[in-house]
Amino acid sequence: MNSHYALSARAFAPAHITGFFEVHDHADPMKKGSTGCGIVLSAGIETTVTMGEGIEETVILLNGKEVEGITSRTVVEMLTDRPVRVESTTQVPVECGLGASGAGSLGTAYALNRVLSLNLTTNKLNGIAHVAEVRNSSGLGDVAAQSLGGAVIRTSPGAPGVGSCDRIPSGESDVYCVVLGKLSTGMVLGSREAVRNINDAGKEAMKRLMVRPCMENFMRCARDFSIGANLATDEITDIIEAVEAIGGMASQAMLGNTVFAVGTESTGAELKEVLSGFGQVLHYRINPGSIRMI
Ligand SMILES: Nc1ncnc2c1ncn2[C@@H]1O[C@H](COP(=O)(O)OP(=O)(O)OP(=O)(O)O)[C@@H](O)[C@H]1O
Ligand SMILES: CC(C)(CO)[C@@H](O)C(=O)[O-]
Repeated sequence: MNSHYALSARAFAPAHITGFFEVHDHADPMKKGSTGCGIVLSAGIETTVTMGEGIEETVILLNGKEVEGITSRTVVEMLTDRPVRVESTTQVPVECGLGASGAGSLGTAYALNRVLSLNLTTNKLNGIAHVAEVRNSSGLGDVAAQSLGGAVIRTSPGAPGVGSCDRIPSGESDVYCVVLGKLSTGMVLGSREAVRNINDAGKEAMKRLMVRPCMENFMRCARDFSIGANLATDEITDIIEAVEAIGGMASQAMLGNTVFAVGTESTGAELKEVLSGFGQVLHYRINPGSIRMI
């Protein structure tokens, strides 16, 4: 490419909330991942990749600020040795259990594929995003769910096309979130004790979900997982209990300091009101769709 012009492409990738999960280690990052269940959201991350004139080194920007962006950077390094500018704009909070790093890495892979005319298939691009997440401990199963959409049960671990998934028929239900603070996925996954607790509770949650795989049981399994794995703080437990007091169901977004609740048309307003007592309420929907070029 000559350097008198810039080429750019943009992709949207949806956010994802894991309700419960189990870590499956493997030397091959395509086979490493998690099993579990979560919901893909209507909101997500838009990522623009630009290359050409004036871009002499790779830079990653998150909402206009230069960041290390190690997961997105790994995607770039896996696809090209040319310098690129990667700009992600988030419609969801980062480091809060909404899978922002997975969405950013998917957007980077798809936009780079377009800019460089790589002609890679979706399995290949999703695999690259998954490997970047696994290598940087920023996610294990988000990419598998984000590449599918809906309420995704990850029945066996690994990259899309390697692991396997099923779905709970969910419709486009309302999802409400209250963010209490940040939590680094890498920090939690780096603790052996935390992973042991997660895996014990995650295995049990999966067994229970598969007996009756519906949204109501998913929320119950997620709630019990967050408490059983010792991840829910007192503040999170208080919010879950407040939602349960009005007949609703809430749990913790993994791995974040965030509570999420799934509502119906009849319960939505009440749910929102209860949650607003604990912080700003973010409103999304379950998204049956996936990644798209924009
Ligand atoms: N789209 C993005 N572009 C660049 N950097 C990102 C992007 N999304 C997240 N990051 C960075 O990735 C790092 C890891 O984020 P982390 O995995 O903890 O959070 P998350 O992906 O938002 O949520 P989750 O807990 O669901 O994985 C953070 O330093 C964050 O700033
Ligand atoms: C590890 C994780 C909870 C981080 O969001 C997610 O990637 C998952 O469910 O594997």
